[in-house]
Parts: sequence; structure tokens; C-alpha cells
Amino acid sequence: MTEKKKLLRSLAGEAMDVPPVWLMRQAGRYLPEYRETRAQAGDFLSLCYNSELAAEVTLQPIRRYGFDAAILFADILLIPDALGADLWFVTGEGPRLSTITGPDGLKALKGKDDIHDHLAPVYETVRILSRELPRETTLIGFAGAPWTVATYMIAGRGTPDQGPAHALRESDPDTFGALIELLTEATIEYLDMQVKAGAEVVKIFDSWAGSLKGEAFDRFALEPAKRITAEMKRRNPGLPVIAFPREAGDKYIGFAKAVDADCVAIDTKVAPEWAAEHLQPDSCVQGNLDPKLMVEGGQRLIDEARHIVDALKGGPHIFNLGHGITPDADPENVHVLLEAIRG
Ligand SMILES: Cc1c2[nH]c(c1CCC(=O)O)Cc1[nH]c(c(CCC(=O)O)c1C)Cc1[nH]c(c(CCC(=O)O)c1C)Cc1[nH]c(c(C)c1CCC(=O)O)C2
Repeated sequence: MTEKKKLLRSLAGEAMDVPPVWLMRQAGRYLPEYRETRAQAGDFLSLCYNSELAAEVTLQPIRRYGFDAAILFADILLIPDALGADLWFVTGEGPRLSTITGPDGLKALKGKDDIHDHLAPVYETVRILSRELPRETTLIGFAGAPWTVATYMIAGRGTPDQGPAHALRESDPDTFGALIELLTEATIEYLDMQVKAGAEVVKIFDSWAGSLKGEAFDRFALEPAKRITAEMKRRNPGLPVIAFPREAGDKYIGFAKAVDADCVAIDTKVAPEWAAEHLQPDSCVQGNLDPKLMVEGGQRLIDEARHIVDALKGGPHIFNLGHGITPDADPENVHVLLEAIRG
């Protein structure tokens, strides 16, 4: 009999003394082997669309550290790229896109079913990974949530307060609503292809969910996540879903249940004890070490990692960071972290 993978056991609701662990952005610039493979690909986007090399960088942190999960190497902004927006990355600054400021910009985009030729290399990356990953490692597929992706499509770049997206939401609710609708539908098609190619879990990254308040949060963060999850589970019965409405604050309460997600990922602002009390009764909780500690290292890293494990060990928990590991993290500190968690 084959043992169920550890990450899948947590997602199914099992509490464990030693939780499964993986890190957001575990394949990335803090690893010298990543920087080398990216240079070989040319640049970040070429790496995302080079299936062999994208699979290689996905596997690098698995070989080095033996994480319980691998996350497909890609980016949340490949969806706008596939829909026909222009996308490029400015080194040291971040993404740039053509902007959507009204109905014309929206009309110029492709339909939800016209994305697959463009995204075929991503599906191929997933197929390679499902062949090459160790038996015990779970393969996570992902997409950005419609709101977070829309914030980049509207502003044409990352913004501190998502101001342009909020402004369009107020001034042209039809265009804004239609963009969210298109992204919701395209995301379903995209994630479904990832699952058909071998992804065992999907995660929905809503990095800017926290800037939506009150009813706007329910309409543009919760509702799209709920629709995506429902359709993914209808098409793929038993598929586990991780939702990450980052910085949702009190809106974390009841989110997993309302969305029917198996797991909710929490950011660094959430106290793990609070998550144990308010979130774990509904679902598995993923998180939430401060990525700064991966730079700092030392006893604080060990103490904080153990604190999180202890606070959440009464229910299902996947150990992770509260946001992505940063390029200045020390690769040695990942060993320190794993030793603190696994002993
Ligand atoms: C908002 C967002 C993006 N991308 C993503 C999000 C949501 C999560 C979050 O809030 O961080 C998600 C993402 N981006 C990447 C992954 C791959 C999987 C993983 O290892 O976690 C995932 C899941 C690779 C990446 N995506 C990016 C890199 C760095 C690119 C490089 O190699 O230079 C990686 C490894 C680039 C990227 N991509 C994006 C930005 C704003 C940037 C620039 C900032 C930065 O440079 O860190 C958009």
C-alpha cells in the first residue's frame, strides 16, 4: 500500500507533530543554482516559458532541502500575458504591463479559451515535474486571484495601495466587473489544465486581498475564489485547494468555509494562536513565519519556527512563510529552519 503524501494528509485534515513544510518562492534568487539557470534561460519570463528549465528550477530546492511540496515555477502574470496584455519585467523593479483603463482595453483581450497555446509550455512543465518529483513530494499548481491579477493589469505595475484598480472599480464598475469575470473564467481553464497535466493541489494567490474592505472584499476576493474552487472541484472531485487572501485580517474568519477551500494560508500579521482558535476548526492552516527571519537566522528563527509549530499542532497545519522568501535570505538558514521543525 502506498502511504498518502504528508502534505495531502494535512490538507485532508490530519494534525501532525511534525507538519509538512514548503516555502513560498522556494525556487528563486536566494539560490545560486536558480540564478545560474535563469541566466541560461536569458531572463525571468523566458525561464517561465522554458519547460525543461522551469522544471529544473522547481526541482532545485527539492533536491537541496527535501521539502514536502514543490510549487510549479511560473508567475501569476502569465495569465494577462496569455490574454494578450504586454508583459515584461524590469530588473530590480518588477513587472510592467500594458494598462486597462476602460472598455477598449478590455475588448482587446482574448477570450478565456484562447489562452492555452500561449500557456502550453507551463502545462508541459507540470508534466515533466509529475514524472520527475520524488514519490513523497506533492506538486502544487497555482494562479493569481482575479483581484490581484487585475491590480497589475489596471495599473500596469505593482502599486503600494492598488490605487488605480480601486479607482477603476469605483469609476467604471462595468469594465472592472467584466475584467474580474474574464479573469475568473480564464483562471478556471488555466488551473484545470494544470491539474490535467499532474498538479495535485492548487493554490490561489490573492496577495492584495487585504486592500479590499467590507462588501468589496466579499464581491472581489471571496466570491471569485469561491467560484474558482467550486468549478475546480466539480471538474476534479477531491482536488485540494489552498486559498491565500493575504492580509485579510478579520476577513480570514470563515473564509475557507465560505470558499470551500481545504486550507487557508496566513500572512505574518496573524498570530498563530489566533489562527488555531479561529481558522483551524474550519480548515488546514498554512503559514506563517516572517521571511525576514530567513535573512536573520539564529536562535530567533529557531524559536519562532517552534512557536508556530506548537501553536498549530492541535489541528492540520502546513508550515510555510507568511510571504515569499527574499533574495537576501541565506540558503543555510533553510537547513536551520528544517532542523527546528523536523528535529
Ligand atoms: C504578486 C505576485 C507575482 N507573482 C506571484 C505573486 C503572488 C505572491 C506574492 O505576493 O509574492 C506568485 C509567484 N511568483 C513566482 C512563483 C513561483 C513559485 C514559487 O516558488 O513560489 C509564484 C507562486 C516566481 C517569481 N516571480 C518573480 C520572481 C523573481 C524574478 C527573478 O528571477 O528575477 C520569481 C522567482 C517576479 C515577480 N512576479 C510578481 C512580482 C511583483 C515580481 C517581482 C518582484 C520580485 O522580483 O520578487 C508577481
